[in-house]
Amino acid sequence: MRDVEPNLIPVPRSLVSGPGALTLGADATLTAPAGRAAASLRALLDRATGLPFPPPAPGAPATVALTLDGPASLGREGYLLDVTEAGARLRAHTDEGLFRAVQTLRQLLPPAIESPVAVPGPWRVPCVAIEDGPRYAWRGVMLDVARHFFDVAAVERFIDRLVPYKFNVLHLHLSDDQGWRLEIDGHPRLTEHGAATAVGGPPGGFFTQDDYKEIVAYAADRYFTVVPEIDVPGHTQAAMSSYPYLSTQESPELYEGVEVGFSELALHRDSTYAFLDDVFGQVSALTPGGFLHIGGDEALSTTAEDYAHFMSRALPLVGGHGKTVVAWQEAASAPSLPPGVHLQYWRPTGEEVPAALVAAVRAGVRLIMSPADRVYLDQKYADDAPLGLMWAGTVGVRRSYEWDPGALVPGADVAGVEAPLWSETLRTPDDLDHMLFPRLPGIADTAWSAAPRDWPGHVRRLRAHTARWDAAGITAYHRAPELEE
Ligand SMILES: CC1=[NH+][C@H]2[C@@H](O1)O[C@H](CO)[C@@H](O)[C@@H]2O
Repeated sequence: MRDVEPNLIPVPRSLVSGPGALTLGADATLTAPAGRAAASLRALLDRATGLPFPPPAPGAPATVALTLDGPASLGREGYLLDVTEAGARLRAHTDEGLFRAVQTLRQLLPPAIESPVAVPGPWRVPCVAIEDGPRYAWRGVMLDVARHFFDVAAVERFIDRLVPYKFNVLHLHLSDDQGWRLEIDGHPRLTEHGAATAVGGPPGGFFTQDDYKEIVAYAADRYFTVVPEIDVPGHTQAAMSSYPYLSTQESPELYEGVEVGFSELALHRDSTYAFLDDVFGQVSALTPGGFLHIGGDEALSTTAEDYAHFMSRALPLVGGHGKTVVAWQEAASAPSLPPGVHLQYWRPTGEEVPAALVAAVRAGVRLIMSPADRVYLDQKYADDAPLGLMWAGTVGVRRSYEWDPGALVPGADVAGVEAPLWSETLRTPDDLDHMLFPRLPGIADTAWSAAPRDWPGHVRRLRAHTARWDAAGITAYHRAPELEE
């Protein structure tokens, strides 16, 4: 029987609230297997409570115990979490499962647990019995660092926003018409020239390869897979302006506008594919995750046969570097798709699913669901909202929560959900926070929880989470009308 739940987002698969609470005081002890879950929990407790949490005396039970003796049936990310007045037990079959359990314990603790400095308690944890695990394995957010550049610190702060909500994929949109954002050995002009500007003009910016390694390591410590995107054959003006041999334009200039679909690589030249092979090789070598995203969207200046030709030559290059292809849904029209390919569905839910995509789904291609009118976090909250685009209509809090990723494409093998945050109108980390909150938690819930959509319950939980955002210093969130009591 589901008792009054303590406002967890995502909603766990099964939760029973018991009477009473556990209070963590100066005498509280902690035992956990060395790993990322323990590091995450210790960092959280040290930072906000300042309590020592020593190991228990030999033979004595710990106040908080993390163990890896959970049944294999929990899978990679599932966990059991039991809190009684005597202590908290977090059990999983993997350290990643313990890491997800830690995020749930985090939300059971008072909002002050999000404080960046030690504050007084009491550190009360309501008694619960939870069994949990994700509906989808791919729970992602995309950050567009091409239209406007966001540095390592901003990307790490972005990851910090996602961790409490159990996301596990960070898709970095690294190249577009307005900028190339990752240095590539042997092609210095991609960043010396191609990173010089942005939408509306400078500053531009780019990641050195060491910067990118720092982001990947930070993400991995939090059980995120980084999926880098090099968007081709369209969205390539910055690359072509850097190296005109990649273009059929006379003298391709840097671009600072927000139009799409006008650029196209010279896709009948061997030198283009040699370039791509080198780029894909370096990006793959820098990326421990198994995926490389090659874009493929909005090749509006490319004929269908040229697009097919391009994909027939470009797609195999990715597999040649040991990565599985991710691409926007248009790549469904490629003559053949490599094994394991994931296509990212992004068109608005009202549109007819293209025949090529239906055929790809029938052939077993996996889908990542990113319908623009549901989870494009760059879309305005409302007509009069200061930030965002509105080509897919406005995306309010309820619209981004109340949809079913499994119901949009009949028969699809859905890998999961991903919320793209395009940055044409976004320039600062606070701008990113504003577009993320309060929509992000609902998307996390749709990606993790198989429970039926429960809008009244979600609103109640969201309202309780504003105190967590305030404590964490997320002050720029949109004061949506739904958040008013
Ligand atoms: C996959 C895709 N291609 C386009 C489209 O989404 O809309 C975005 C803005 O919402 C835009 O930035 C992007 O270049």
